[in-house]
Amino acid sequence: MIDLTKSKAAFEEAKKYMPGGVNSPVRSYPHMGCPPPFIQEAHGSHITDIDGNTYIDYVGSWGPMVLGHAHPAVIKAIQKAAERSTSYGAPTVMETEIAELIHQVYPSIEKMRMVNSGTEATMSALRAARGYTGRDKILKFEGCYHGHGDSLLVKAGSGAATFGSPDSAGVTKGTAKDTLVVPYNDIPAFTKMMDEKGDEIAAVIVEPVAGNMCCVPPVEGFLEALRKETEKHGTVLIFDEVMCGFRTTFHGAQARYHIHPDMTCLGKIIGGGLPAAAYGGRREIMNCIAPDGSVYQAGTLSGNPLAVTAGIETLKQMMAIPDFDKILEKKTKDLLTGWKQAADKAGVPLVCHQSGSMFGIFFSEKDVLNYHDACSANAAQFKAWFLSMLNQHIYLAPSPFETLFMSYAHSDEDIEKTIQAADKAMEEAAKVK
Ligand SMILES: Cc1ncc(COP(=O)(O)O)c(C=O)c1O
Ligand SMILES: N[C@H](C=O)CCC(=O)O
Repeated sequence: MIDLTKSKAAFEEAKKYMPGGVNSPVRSYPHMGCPPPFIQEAHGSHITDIDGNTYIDYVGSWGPMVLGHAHPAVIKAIQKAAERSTSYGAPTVMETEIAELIHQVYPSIEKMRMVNSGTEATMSALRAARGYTGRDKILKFEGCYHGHGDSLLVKAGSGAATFGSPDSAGVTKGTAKDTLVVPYNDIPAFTKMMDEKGDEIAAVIVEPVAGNMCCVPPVEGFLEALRKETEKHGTVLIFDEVMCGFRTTFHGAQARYHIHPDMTCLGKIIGGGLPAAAYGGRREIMNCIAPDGSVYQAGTLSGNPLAVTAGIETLKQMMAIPDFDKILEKKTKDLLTGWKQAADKAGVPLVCHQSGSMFGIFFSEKDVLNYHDACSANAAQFKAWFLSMLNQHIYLAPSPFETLFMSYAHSDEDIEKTIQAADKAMEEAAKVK
C-alpha cells in the first residue's frame, strides 16, 4: 500500500478553507476510499506527490499535457515570456500567430476569440449562436459536459455525473427550460427533436467524441445526422473539441469524421498547461461578436501572453514530430490491448474505448453508447481496479466517468509497467461483484 499520510493531512487542512478541499470537485477522489494525493511536481509521464510517491500519469491534468509534464521547450518559452511581463491587457502579435496556427489546423475556424477556460469558450459560443440566429433554445446531449455554464449544467457528465447531480442546483428553471437534451448517439431521438423544435433551436452543441461519460465515440451516422438536421433548420452546429481537439486526430474530430461544424470550442492543449481556450468558426457568425457586432464577450486576461506562448510552443512541438497523433494512437492501442488481455485472464467483462490518444474502460458486458450505458457499468469493480492501480503507482482518473490521456512522454517501458499492474488490478476487480 502506498503511504498517503502527508496528503491525508493536507486534505484535512484544505477542507477547512475550500469546498471539499479542492478547486474542482473530481479532484477530491469522490467515493474512492482514499485521500487524493497532493501533488509536489511532475515531469514527463510521471507525477510525484508530497509523500514522495511517484506514479505514471494518465490524467495529464485532464488532457492538456500531451507532450508530458514540464516539457523543456514549453517551460523555456514561458520563462522568457514571463520576463517581459505576465499580462498586458492589450493586443500582441502572438495572439494573431496562435489564431493563424489554429486556423491552419482547423480550417473551419475562420475567426476566433481567446478566453481562459473551456467553460468560457462554450458559454460564449452559445451566446454567439443565439445572437446570430435570434433564437433562445439550445440542444445538448445527455452525459456530455461543456463546462459549468448555467445552461449547460443540465444532464451533464464529468464531475456532475460522478456526484450524482447532472442537473445542478442553482440553475434557474427559466435557464434550464431553454436547454433541450437528447441521448448521445441516438439518431432517431435527435431527428425527432429537430423535427419538432428545430426552428426554435439556436445551437446544437456536442462533444463529437464524448469524453465526460468516460470515452464514448460517435456511432456511424450520428455526426452526419447532426450536420444534416442543423443545416436544414438554420441551427448553428457547435463541436466542443475542448477535450478531443488535437487528440482524436491532430486536426480534431472534425477531420476524423469529415464534418464541418459552424463553430468549434478548443481548450486544454491550446494553453499548453496554462489557462487558455478559444471559440471560433464561420466568419459570418464571429462577426456578431463585439466590437464588430452586438454579442458582448470580454476578458481581462484573455489572450494572456504566458498562456498563448505555452500554447504556441506546444502546438509547434507537436507539429514538428511527423505523425504525432498516430504515434500516440498506437501507444494507446498497445496499452488497451494489454488491459483487455488482463481482464480476459481475470474473467472480468471489460469494454475498451479509444479515440486517438483519449481512452477509457467500462466494467460492462455490453458496449457503451450513451450515458445510460455508462451508468450501468460496474462501479464497485471500477473502485477496486482504481485503488489497486494507484497502489501500484499508476495514476488514473478517480471516477468511471472520466477519460484518460496518453502523452508523447509515455515510454514503452511505462506502458509495459502499466499493463503488468493491470494484471493484478483486474484480479482485484474480479473479486468484486
Ligand atoms: C468537452 C469539454 N468542454 C468544456 C470543458 C470545460 O473546460 P474547463 O474545465 O477549462 O472550463 C471540459 C472540461 O472541463 C470539457 O471536457
Ligand atoms: N472532465 C473534466 C474536464 O474535462 C475534468 C476536469 C475537472 O472537472 O476538473
